[in-house]
Amino acid sequence: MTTPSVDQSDVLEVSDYQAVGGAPAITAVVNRFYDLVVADEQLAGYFEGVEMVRLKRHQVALVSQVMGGPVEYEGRELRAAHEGMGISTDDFAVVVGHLVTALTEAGVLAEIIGRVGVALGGTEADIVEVTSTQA
Ligand code: HEM
Repeated sequence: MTTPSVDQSDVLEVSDYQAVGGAPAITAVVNRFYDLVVADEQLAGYFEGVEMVRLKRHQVALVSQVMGGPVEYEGRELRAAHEGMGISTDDFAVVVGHLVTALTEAGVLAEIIGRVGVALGGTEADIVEVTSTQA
């Protein structure tokens, strides 16, 4: 009897975007993320007067793109979008923490959350303008 062999090149690669459930899943995560962000006293002030529908649309596109989805982020450069806000290293860490919470609550695998964290964590130098003195 012959054993069927699987050529590695035949194995379909599934992107993180597909693995988590695509656009509906990422939209739900981003909505939950901003609920957590605007409910946070440390962060709420930054978002006063911001058009949240457009912000969520851009964030969904950015997260989808870093997860390998067929989506292209077409918002502003992150440096320009956050310029002059005086965002601190601590604010940044708290925001990333809320994103991790939203992904965890949605049942996303830790390995995938880690990759998203690395990709978005890498934007810190473009977003942060103030180094927090206390941790
Ligand atoms: C992982 C870190 C972050 C990512 C990936 C991120 C991503 C984004 C994106 C994609 C936009 C939309 C830009 C556009 O509409 O053209 C945006 C806007 C914004 N972000 Fe962030 N952001 C991060 C951290 C933060 C932090 C730490 C704060 C404040 C504490 C913040 C506050 C804002 C505000 C207030 C806007 C709206 C700006 C406006 O519409 O004028 N972001 N961000």
